[in-house]
Amino acid sequence: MTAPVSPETMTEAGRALAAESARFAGFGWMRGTGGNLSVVVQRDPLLLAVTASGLDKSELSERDVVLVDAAGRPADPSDPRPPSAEAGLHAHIAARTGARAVFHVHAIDSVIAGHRWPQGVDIRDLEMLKGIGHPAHDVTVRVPVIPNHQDMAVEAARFDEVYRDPVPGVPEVPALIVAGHGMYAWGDSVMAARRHLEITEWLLRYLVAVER
Ligand SMILES: CSC[C@@H](O)[C@@H](O)C(=O)COP(=O)(O)O
Ligand SMILES: [Zn+2]
Repeated sequence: MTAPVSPETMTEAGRALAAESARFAGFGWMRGTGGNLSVVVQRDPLLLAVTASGLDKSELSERDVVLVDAAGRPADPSDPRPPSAEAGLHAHIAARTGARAVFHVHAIDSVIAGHRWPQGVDIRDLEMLKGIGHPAHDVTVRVPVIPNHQDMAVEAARFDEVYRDPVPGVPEVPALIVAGHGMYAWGDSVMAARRHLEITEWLLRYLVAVER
């Protein structure tokens, strides 16, 4: 049986994710095997290239991605490697938001923020909010927090409870904190997901430093 996506497409996705992974590992956000990254390689039906499970995320190669379906299950019968244990939440976020890249890291400030504000992290009056598409002033932006769970179907349902679709004049918040675990961010390209991840982490880092 042939894979539903070409090897070239998977290699290109793997190269992009390995570069992002090395970058985030360099920030200390993907210690050891922590964190996982994905890109959408086909929209309908949904297929994603996601980092393989259990690898040291500081030294991935272009081969270290696995094809998964909309439920996060392996979608290439010729590939025996397990996809990320969190592939199901990646796929759900991509399906729900329309994102083309979804990134998950264990940045310590996201874990502290989730511990301190389990109902959601409210942020306002910071210039960096513009980097996630929101006004710098006079609007409170909430980064939602959900409890941690090992079952990604549970996490997907919890995501749906807190996610607010964009409406005219109010963009989505392209990030999520999983309490006691880490954070997700997404976007319509690898660059957008990276920007949303790095800017949200900066906002959380600022908040945990100044709000006690
Ligand atoms: C210290 S790794 C913890 C894992 O359970 C998980 O949270 C994680 O981010 C990495 O899992 P993986 O299956 O390698 O994608
Ligand atoms: Zn994790």
